[in-house]
Amino acid sequence: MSAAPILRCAKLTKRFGGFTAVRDLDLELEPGAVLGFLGPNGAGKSTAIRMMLGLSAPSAGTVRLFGEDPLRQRRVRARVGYSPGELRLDDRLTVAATLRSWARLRGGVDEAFRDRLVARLGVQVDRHVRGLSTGNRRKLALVGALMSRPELLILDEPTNGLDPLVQNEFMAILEEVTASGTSVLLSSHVLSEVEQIANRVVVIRAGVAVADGPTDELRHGAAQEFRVVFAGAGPDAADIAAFAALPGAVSVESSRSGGARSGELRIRWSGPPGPLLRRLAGTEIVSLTAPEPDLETAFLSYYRGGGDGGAGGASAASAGADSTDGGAR
Ligand SMILES: Nc1ncnc2c1ncn2[C@@H]1O[C@H](COP(=O)(O)OP(=O)(O)OP(=O)(O)O)[C@@H](O)[C@H]1O
Repeated sequence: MSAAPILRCAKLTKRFGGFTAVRDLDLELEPGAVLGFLGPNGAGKSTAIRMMLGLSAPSAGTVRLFGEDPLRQRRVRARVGYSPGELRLDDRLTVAATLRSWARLRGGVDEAFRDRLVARLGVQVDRHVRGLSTGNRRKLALVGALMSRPELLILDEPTNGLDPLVQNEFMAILEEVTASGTSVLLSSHVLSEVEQIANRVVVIRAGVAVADGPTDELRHGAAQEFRVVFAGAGPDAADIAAFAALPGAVSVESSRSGGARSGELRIRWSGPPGPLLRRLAGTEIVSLTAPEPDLETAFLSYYRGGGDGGAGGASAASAGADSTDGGAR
């Protein structure tokens, strides 16, 4: 390890009554890194993020933000730009007044930079917060998180509610700020955007980290799909069973089982493909393709199988009830 991590969680745990929303989470963010924080609805991402910021007290475990405990040393939060998943804005203010009040909390911001962000994201500063659509509230929160050029950005579902053009513009801005050295923790359901920007990914399911590693490694370490088109009548039931029995075969889809065209097999495979290629060497095939696995394919297996982490707990809509969360800053 080189420089000390700017964010470190060790055995971080949050219980709500008898329900454990986050359990023994270990996570590190190195300076300049972009960490994707992925997980299905109710997995515990927002709960973990609020503890990282000192907005909610852990039931067990520790958080160190820039080496400090953010619950005790509240001033470290000023080094973080945060866009919460659930926005709480003061409806009485205009957009411009909201930005001014956040800037004051920061002790001032570079107004030219703020105005560029406002223009690029299409924020209408003269509007009242009260009448803003979900997407426009989100854009305001993103300007708030970015405008002070923080060392660390913590973004909880930042593109939620944004139209595709604004999403693209926001991702372009994010790429620019990360290129200039800003560290990011990006919680998102949108795997393609995580894939575009994150060099490392943590997947959390039911409050527990189920994967943690460099994005490329996780993508390539996961099962990939081979599509084989056979000459002639194609494989019969016995052939299909033989492919399914190969070590490495995760699943086999054919026209019989559905999911593949006649004469084609779709074989989901984990690990080196040698056994599959040796088995195919004895057959007449027309084509063999293996699409580059994307994060979506890679992580579906982590998402599946364990429910949404909410079993026995309150609904995600109640998130935030215990926190001192004050909204975007
Ligand atoms: N204040 C609370 N009281 C009780 N349960 C809570 C509270 N906050 C969160 N939970 C529960 O903890 C679990 C994790 O919620 P959290 O909002 O952290 O998930 P998430 O991964 O951010 O989900 P999403 O992607 O849907 O926003 C959920 O089951 C949620 O209902």
